[in-house]
Amino acid sequence: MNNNLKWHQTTITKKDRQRLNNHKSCVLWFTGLSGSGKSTLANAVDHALYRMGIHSYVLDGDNIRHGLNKDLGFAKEDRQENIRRIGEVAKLFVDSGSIVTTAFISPFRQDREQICELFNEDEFFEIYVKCPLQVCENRDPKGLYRKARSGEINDFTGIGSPYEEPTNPALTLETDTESIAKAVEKVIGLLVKKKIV
Ligand SMILES: Nc1ncnc2c1ncn2[C@@H]1O[C@H](COP(=O)(O)OS(=O)(=O)O)[C@@H](OP(=O)(O)O)[C@H]1O
Ligand SMILES: Nc1ncnc2c1ncn2[C@@H]1O[C@H](COP(=O)(O)OP(=O)(O)O)[C@@H](O)[C@H]1O
Repeated sequence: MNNNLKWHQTTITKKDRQRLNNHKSCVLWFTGLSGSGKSTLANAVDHALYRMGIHSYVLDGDNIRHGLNKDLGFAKEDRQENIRRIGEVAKLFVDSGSIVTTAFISPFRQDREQICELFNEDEFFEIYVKCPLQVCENRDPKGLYRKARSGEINDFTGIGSPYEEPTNPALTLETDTESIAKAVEKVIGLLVKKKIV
C-alpha cells in the first residue's frame, strides 16, 4: 500500500443514499456451477426488484470478462483475481445505495469468504445456486460442457477444475427442482426478512 494515499470520506454517505432510495443496499452473491442458473436467477431477481421500484444492478461473469476482467483467464490465480475485483466493484455498488446481484461461478470458498469480509453485517448474502453437475451438463446452454468433455477446454469447473460448495449460505436455490418464480420469491423474502426492502 502506498503511504502517500489517503482515504477521502465522501460528502454524501451510503446512509444518505439509502435514505433517498428508501431501501438499504446489499450484495446478493450467487455462486454455482456453469449452467446452474446464476445468470437466469440474478436477472429474474433484478427484474423483480426493478418492478418494486428498487435500485438494483446485475454483475455477470461473461459480461465482466468482456471488459474489466478481459485480461484474466481460468487458472486458479486468475479466478481469484477475477473474484477479488468483482468484490470491490460490488462494494462500490453497495456504497452507491444499490442492491447488486452477482453471477460468478466463484468456485473457491476462501475467495468468497474474503469478499464477505469487505462488507458490514447483512450487506453480503451468499446464495448457493445448487444443481447437480449432470443436470448442468444436460442443459449445457453454451455448449461448454461438450467442449470440456472433448478436451477442448481442460480447466472447466466441475470437470477439470474444482467447485467448493458453500458451507453456510444465506439461501440455497435448487434449480433442478425449484421454479425460477419460487427462487425469486425466496430471495425477495430474504430481503424483506433482513429489512433491506
Ligand atoms: N474453464 C472454464 N471454467 C468455467 N467457466 C468457463 C471456462 N471457460 C469459459 N467459461 C465461461 O466463463 C464463465 C465463468 O466465468 P466466471 O467469471 O463466473 O468464473 S470464475 O468465477 O472466475 O470461476 C462461465 O459462465 P457461466 O456458464 O455463466 O457460469 C462460462 O461461460
Ligand atoms: N429453476 C431454474 N432456475 C434457473 N435456471 C433454470 C431453471 N430451470 C431451467 N433453467 C435453465 O438453466 C439454464 C441456466 O443457465 P444460466 O442462467 O446461464 O446459468 P449460469 O449463469 O449459472 O451459467 C438456463 O437455460 C435456464 O433457462
